[in-house]
Amino acid sequence: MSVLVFGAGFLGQRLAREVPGAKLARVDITDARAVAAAIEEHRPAAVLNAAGKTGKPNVDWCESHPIETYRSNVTGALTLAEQCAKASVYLLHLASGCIFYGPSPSPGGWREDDAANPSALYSRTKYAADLVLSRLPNVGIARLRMPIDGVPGSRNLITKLAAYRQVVDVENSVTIVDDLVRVVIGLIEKRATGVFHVTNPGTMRHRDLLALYREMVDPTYTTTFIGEDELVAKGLAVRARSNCVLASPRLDAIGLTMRPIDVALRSTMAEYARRVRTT
Ligand SMILES: NC(=O)C1=CN([C@@H]2O[C@H](COP(=O)(O)OP(=O)(O)OC[C@H]3O[C@@H](n4cnc5c(N)ncnc54)[C@H](OP(=O)(O)O)[C@@H]3O)[C@@H](O)[C@H]2O)C=CC1
Ligand SMILES: Cc1cn([C@H]2C[C@H](O)[C@@H](COP(=O)(O)OP(=O)(O)O[C@H]3O[C@@H](C)C(=O)[C@@H](O)[C@H]3O)O2)c(=O)[nH]c1=O
Repeated sequence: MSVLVFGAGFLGQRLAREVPGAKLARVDITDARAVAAAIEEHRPAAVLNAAGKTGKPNVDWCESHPIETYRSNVTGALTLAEQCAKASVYLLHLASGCIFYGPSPSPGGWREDDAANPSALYSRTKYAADLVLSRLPNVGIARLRMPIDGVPGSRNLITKLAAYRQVVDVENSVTIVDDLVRVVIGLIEKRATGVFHVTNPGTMRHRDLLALYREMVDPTYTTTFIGEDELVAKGLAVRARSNCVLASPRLDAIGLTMRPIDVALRSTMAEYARRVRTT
């Protein structure tokens, strides 16, 4: 299965390494001609969109760079979809579950077909793309959240939280990157269309992750926990972050599974600890 991956960042590079038959296209996804040429050159069986503005060091950057953000996250995503449609190639688009804020309308978490209530600029652009892409044939959307990985790195929630001196005490659905890789392969193999919530079953509090970090990585680690509203009030962030629980009925329905979060988090933290010790 040949897969052309757009977006040479954290997830794009990882997926290009781990999805069988995948290659990275280093092309601006807002450039229709360049995208068409890359698809024509590689003639992939599927395209994976991992390109987008996520902000550095975090999504607060997007608040002060709205044009760059919507160009990549909306115009770019739609340009890629149009070129895939012209070439009759399946597209899997990486989206974010951080378009849902607060409690879900029905018990059990936000479902794939629930209307979202995005607040931050980044979230609004991700949802804008979803609204269109979810109505196109031959397009799948994988919504992930706060990726957690065994490899230390600046985009990994473990590395991020361990570095923050004050951490919000919140509960969320999150995505373990190893499970994401398996689900992405499954979605592409099935040419699955529509929206899928790609988060591990169960929820995680940041304090649970950090307790495991202290147990398995650094016994001297300590931090201060703060309330959700204090993140912006204390000047630690420009915009409130999404906190939410997701349900994945559409993923379950096509038989793609992810490990329960407590099991997956422990094994991921063990890998993280092993890598910290050996580097
Ligand atoms: N990491 C996360 O927390 C989550 C990520 N996602 C989504 O997954 C996708 C990948 O995220 P992740 O790998 O973490 O983010 P990164 O920022 O690490 O990677 C995104 C990559 O896309 C590139 N890019 C931006 N605009 C364009 C463009 N117009 N054409 C081509 N490439 C472009 C970026 O380059 P440059 O840096 O130069 O702009 C960067 O290399 C994004 O769409 C993101 O919204 C969803 C949920 C959670
Ligand atoms: C800045 C800061 C954040 N936090 C919390 C807020 C949040 O719950 C968590 C991560 O916040 P950050 O600002 O580091 O990362 P952020 O940019 O919000 O990460 C998001 O990126 C985009 C791409 C997504 O799609 C989301 O799923 C999510 O992963 O850490 C603290 O506890 N203390 C702090 O000082």
